[in-house]
Amino acid sequence: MDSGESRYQNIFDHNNMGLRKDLTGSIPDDLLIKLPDGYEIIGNIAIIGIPSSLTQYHDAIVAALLARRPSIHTILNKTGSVYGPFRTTLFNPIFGKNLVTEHREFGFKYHLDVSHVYFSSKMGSERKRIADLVKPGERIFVPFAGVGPYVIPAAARGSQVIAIEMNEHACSWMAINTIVNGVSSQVHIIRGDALLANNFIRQKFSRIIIPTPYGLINSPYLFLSMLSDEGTAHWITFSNSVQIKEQVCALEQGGYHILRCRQCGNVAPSVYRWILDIKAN
Ligand SMILES: C[S@@+](CC[C@H](N)C(=O)[O-])C[C@H]1O[C@@H](n2cnc3c(N)ncnc32)[C@H](O)[C@@H]1O
Repeated sequence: MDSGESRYQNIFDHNNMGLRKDLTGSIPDDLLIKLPDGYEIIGNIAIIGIPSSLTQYHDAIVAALLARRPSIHTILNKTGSVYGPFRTTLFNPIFGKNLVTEHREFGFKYHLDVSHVYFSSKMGSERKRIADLVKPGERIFVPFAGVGPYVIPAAARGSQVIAIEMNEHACSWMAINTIVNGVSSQVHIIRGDALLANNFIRQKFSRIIIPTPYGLINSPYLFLSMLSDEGTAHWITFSNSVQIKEQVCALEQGGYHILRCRQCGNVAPSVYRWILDIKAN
């Protein structure tokens, strides 16, 4: 693992804001206001959603991003939202074309191809918070595991992890990432449908981390039955403010304790990402 400041590269990174100010004078004000002020950094790739009315200013935007982050090798313009079962995104490269990168997060390294898998750098702090709760010897289950950003930090705490992921590219990158981060012997990767996990996994887990894909399921019950007595689940879900209250109420009426319910980003008008820590008993 790395030491030093690069370990603490983080996502809710306010350094990734303020692009508009940098471009003042290069793009007319009435158009500049349409440019998102922020962008996402995954490894050496910058991702931004540039409206079509700003197409003629791509070169200026590229120059501004490179001035901020000289290590960037590729800049991608998001041409659609996250879509399909694998939750991938359509991009149009406006600088460079290498879509493979190594993203560093709190000392862990994630290798991935951003066009083949889902990865968001915005959840790094929550991933660290959850990993910090893991005790050596825990048995952990991660459905919808992606390239392993919840799996690897948990395994590095001395737990055994079963990870399920449907996208074969994500499974391959996750396998590489377990090796790169020295936890391959603690992680069992299953390529398959996590919604069927109850049919083929019989054991109980002390911790289940459920990074639900947007729009797939709006209930954690499928997985909560796999929690051991006194186990904890971390449910990442998408709801509006009314729905989340109803979901919390339903869980409490079902005998679960909600240890924490935190809003963590806005993904659509009035739709938020929530992280709930749920205790079985
Ligand atoms: C929101 S992403 C989360 C990925 C990863 N946990 C992360 O936070 O970067 C959801 C992931 O679930 C996978 N997926 C979607 N439906 C699935 C299913 N039924 N069974 C297993 N994996 C699934 C997608 O391929 C995607 O990698």
